[in-house]
Amino acid sequence: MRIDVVSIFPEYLAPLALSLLGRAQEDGLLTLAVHDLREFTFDRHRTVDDTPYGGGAGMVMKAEPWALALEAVLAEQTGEASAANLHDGASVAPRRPVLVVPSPAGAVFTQAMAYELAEEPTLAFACGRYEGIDERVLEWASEAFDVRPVSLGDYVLNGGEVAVMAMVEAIGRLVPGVVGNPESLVEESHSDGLLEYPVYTKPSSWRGHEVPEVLLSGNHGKIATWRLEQQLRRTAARRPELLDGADAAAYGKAERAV
Ligand SMILES: O=C(OCc1ccccc1)c1cn[nH]c1
Repeated sequence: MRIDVVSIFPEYLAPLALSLLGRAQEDGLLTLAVHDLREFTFDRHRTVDDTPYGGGAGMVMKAEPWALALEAVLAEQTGEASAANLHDGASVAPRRPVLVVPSPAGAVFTQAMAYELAEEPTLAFACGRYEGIDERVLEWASEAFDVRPVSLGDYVLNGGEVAVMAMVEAIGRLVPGVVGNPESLVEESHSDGLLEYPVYTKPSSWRGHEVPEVLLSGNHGKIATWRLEQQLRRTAARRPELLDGADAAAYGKAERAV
């Protein structure tokens, strides 16, 4: 998968080149290209923002630098994609590459969305700052891109970079080969619509706190049942809204566990 990120703070994305995602880049599983929006300005002050029409506090990101940056991203992605197509000789239907725009006004990012986006051959991310990007950029971009406004949650950040870090990690780890043991991707929170059960490791007695007996019993049936019960209890206590979607999966698991 090729990932392009456009930001006025490209150095913000540097940590993505480390650890898990770093090795995936070395292994050629992930390509990460970060673009500085200011490279697409041509005035002396490299201006990327201006005052909002209609008044109001703050500044809005200008459209033209974004259009030039996104055209450059498209050229690089298309170049790579068409090279891939030439190699495979495949005659693929023209797909619009996905452009994710982190925004408090977006659809909420979920594990399901992470799985869906992990299937894409390329992803582009537009990091907004200030009060946001001129809306006409999203309109204009939707001809060449499948534009996806996405929110991490109901809070406001100063810019999209932190949201992109979180999404690239959530998506990147699902790309086949990136995580050593795919098994570790199955038993995790939200993969079955329930929160994860509590985990413990040595020593079994620690500062007067004991590991639940069942986990030391070696009875895998009872352990699986206990874990599912813990998932249901935690989800009911902390995220009750998840239960309506998950009960089918949960009861399905319960059937298999007992
Ligand atoms: O603040 C966010 O995105 C950055 C952003 C984008 C546009 C203008 C200001 C800030 C955000 C909050 N939840 N999910 C994303």
